[in-house]
Amino acid sequence: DTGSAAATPEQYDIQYLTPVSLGTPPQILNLDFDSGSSDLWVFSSETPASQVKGQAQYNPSKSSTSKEVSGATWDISYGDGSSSSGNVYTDVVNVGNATFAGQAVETAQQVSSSFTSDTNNDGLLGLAFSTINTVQPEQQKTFFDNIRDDLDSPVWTADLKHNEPGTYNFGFIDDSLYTGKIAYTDVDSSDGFWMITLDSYSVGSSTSNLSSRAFHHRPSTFPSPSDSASTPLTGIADTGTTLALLPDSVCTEYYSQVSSAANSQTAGGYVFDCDATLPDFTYTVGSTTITIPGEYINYAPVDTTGEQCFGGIQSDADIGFSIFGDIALKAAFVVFEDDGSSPRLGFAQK
Ligand SMILES: O=C(NNC1=NCCC1)c1ccc(Br)cc1
Repeated sequence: DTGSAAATPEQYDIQYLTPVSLGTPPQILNLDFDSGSSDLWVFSSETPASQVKGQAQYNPSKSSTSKEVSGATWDISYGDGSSSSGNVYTDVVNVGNATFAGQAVETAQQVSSSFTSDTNNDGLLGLAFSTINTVQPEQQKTFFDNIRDDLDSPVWTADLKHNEPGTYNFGFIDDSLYTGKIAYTDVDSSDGFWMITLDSYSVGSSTSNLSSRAFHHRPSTFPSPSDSASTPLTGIADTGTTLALLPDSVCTEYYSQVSSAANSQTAGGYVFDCDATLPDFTYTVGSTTITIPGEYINYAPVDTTGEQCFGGIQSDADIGFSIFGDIALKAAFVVFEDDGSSPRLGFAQK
């Protein structure tokens, strides 16, 4: 079995939506595929009309293959403060022809205001590890965990793009989607996330770091550079988070290269003149180097005047690890591999 479906960005690539078929006859909903969570939940016939604003709704009573999971409930909160909760059914779920008959479909009885106002988002499809699925009393499996053994290969891949549709594939690696080689790194899934350590990062052209200049005679008064060219970054690969949330030290280093940049309390992070030229941000996984073009890091205007723009790199607010969200992932072809025992992440240029 394999599947392939388009990942279409909303404005400013704030999120990517992918069509999913639920039930019999098929009910098509556009879901946010989220490698940072593990619940498949949908706007439904059980969502109060006051909380629905244009979203498609899954109606289990209109599906001949739906079954209620007796006594099961779910309740989830996301890193951006949004939340939702409700009941649970199983039904057939099809993503680009990859199909599982008994997938847990979590119907929303409550969604927070940011989901209500997100009119094109009909729900989320979690692709983190099933250990953090929120269904009680019996935890449910993610779509990937369910279909993994039926897939030609135990992988799904993300080819997210800036301001144009990309692709989520299940069960195969499409060699036409990347260049060079895929470098793999082991995943620590103990927190339920795709957590990895990037070998190094660099801001702008590498000459920006003291260590890369011919400072053979660096006066002893010069700070011994953090030498980001070999400083690792630990974090989670999260397709459901828009920005790249990195350590304060990295944010300071990056925005020190942008003369108009400031860390604004009112805007909630680093902002700069919208006409600023931003440096690239590069990270390496083994022998593969991924470069996020500076343009991708000019995320969006702060307001309608279009004078100040919000940065795509922001602080991880000392949560203890970074969040490699869409800003970081859309520069790469990413392989999420899990044979059920030793998960790995692969990165390739494209
Ligand atoms: O919620 C998280 N990722 N997904 C989504 N964000 C917004 C809607 C979906 C998330 C996961 C882990 C950490 Br640590 C921080 C945030």
